[in-house]
Amino acid sequence: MTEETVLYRGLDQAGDYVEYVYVPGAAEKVEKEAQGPTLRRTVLPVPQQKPLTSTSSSRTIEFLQSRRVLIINSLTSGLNQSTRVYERVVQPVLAGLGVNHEYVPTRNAHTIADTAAALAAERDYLVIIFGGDTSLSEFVNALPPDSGNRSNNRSGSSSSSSSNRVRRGRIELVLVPTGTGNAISASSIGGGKNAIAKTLATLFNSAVSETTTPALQTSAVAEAGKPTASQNEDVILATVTATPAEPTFVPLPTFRVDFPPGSYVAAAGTTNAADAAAVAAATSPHRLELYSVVVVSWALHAALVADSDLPEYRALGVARFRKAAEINLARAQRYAGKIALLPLSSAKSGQCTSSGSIKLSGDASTHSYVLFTLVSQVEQGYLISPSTHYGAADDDGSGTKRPSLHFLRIPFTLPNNANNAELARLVILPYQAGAHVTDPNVDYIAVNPSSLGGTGDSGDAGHDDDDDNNGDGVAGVITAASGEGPQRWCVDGQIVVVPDAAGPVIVHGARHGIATANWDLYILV
Ligand SMILES: Nc1ncnc2c1ncn2[C@@H]1O[C@H](COP(=O)(O)OP(=O)(O)OP(=O)(O)O)[C@@H](O)[C@H]1O
Repeated sequence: MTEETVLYRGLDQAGDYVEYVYVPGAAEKVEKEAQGPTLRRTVLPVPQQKPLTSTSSSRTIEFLQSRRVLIINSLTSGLNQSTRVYERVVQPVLAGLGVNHEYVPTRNAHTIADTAAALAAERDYLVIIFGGDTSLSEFVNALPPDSGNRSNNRSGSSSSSSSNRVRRGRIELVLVPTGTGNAISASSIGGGKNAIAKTLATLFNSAVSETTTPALQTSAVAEAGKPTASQNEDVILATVTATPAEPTFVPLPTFRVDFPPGSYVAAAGTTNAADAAAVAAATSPHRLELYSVVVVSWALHAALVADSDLPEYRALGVARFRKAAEINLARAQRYAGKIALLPLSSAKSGQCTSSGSIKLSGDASTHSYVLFTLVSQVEQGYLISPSTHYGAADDDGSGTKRPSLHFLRIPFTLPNNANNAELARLVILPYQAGAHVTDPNVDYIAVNPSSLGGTGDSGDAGHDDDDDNNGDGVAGVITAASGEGPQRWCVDGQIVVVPDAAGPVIVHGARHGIATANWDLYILV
């Protein structure tokens, strides 16, 4: 059952002590029904004994007003519920709090990238994206690498500043999970039907303690003029427990992947080589560099993502992945090439080949499933990397863990694999609490280069130093065998086509908080 969620409790623009409650709509229970969530605003009695001051209860408003708030609505993501959530919930809350924002609904597949590319680093932004992980990835990859805007120094910028240093832009990102897989949401807050409301409640920063008494949550309190003595106690308790703290933004985890010259991003729903991008890329001498926020894959996973994006399957929601699986598992999943994973300093000599690369199971030159990821779940319940902790609180509660990069592989040479039966069994195991990682035929390896140890900090001051943006060490080098034809790769849901015999794909280790040279990125978890 989906529950009502208090998004905000405190003073609003009118000076009233209010409560904004997210009321789930039928669309969240019956997927295609044209109803969505709504908002309830209730004026609460202000406790006489402990009057609210603007400083104690308007930090959320101050936080929102001090940034340029940009909302991007990725209209075709998931089941198209984002507009209803924006119009019925977010827009009214922001209006009630007196917070200005710009609203950008996507007009086409380039709107997100165009919007990101137009940002200038001279301001701090809060960017709220209604969409899935691909939308976030497109935004990150399109940020301008150099705004040309220079300043002497700036608090919170990289430690080694010089008088001519480019001012770093700061962007706090909120991904409201209205996509299909919603990997980051599933991996950080657990996904589920309440994930949208949970994300917004964290943003608006009024998570109410479990100890708040039910009396406060009824409209009876709101309707009553002067509260009774016992109601007053409830209100005071709620006021204390609802006192806002800053939302938790952690440095955005990313990792870079370099594709050889000639590689190109295929237009959504097509992977054929006869488009303009293919022609332009084929003549470009440059490598294609992308930043990933979730997953980079080759072989079966990339094929599933590419095929599931065909227009006839998108309407199926998460079921489109099952459909694509049926198609691909009906044919041999043999992908030939060399995979060199650079070992962690902690790798034992027995885990490495004579050339220093980590040993792979089965025939090391043919593969069915190859994937690098920063998240634990690529969709809710599909626990691809059980050792990954995305934004989870540290054991001692002092900070947040930084997800490390993990590599997953299933070799082509599997025992008992007639008609891909064993492969199909293995790729379903993540649904069983990540049981695949203990299977002897599955390689599951942490591959963050050891030079990139994080400091484990919790957000504001913490990001990897970016004085040398090429400082992220190489985690893996993958070279498809020549003569096998163009290869499809997946970067956070986008498909990259790598021409035959184009050269190696290079995967770098995880970075936290840095994507491009000028931007410090944080994400709400
Ligand atoms: N109006 C539009 N026309 C065409 N493409 C659009 C439009 N709006 C958004 N898109 C594109 O649709 C894609 C949506 O991907 P997104 O990841 O947000 O959703 P999803 O694929 O449903 O979710 P997930 O990645 O969580 O599985 C993005 O590539 C985005 O640029």
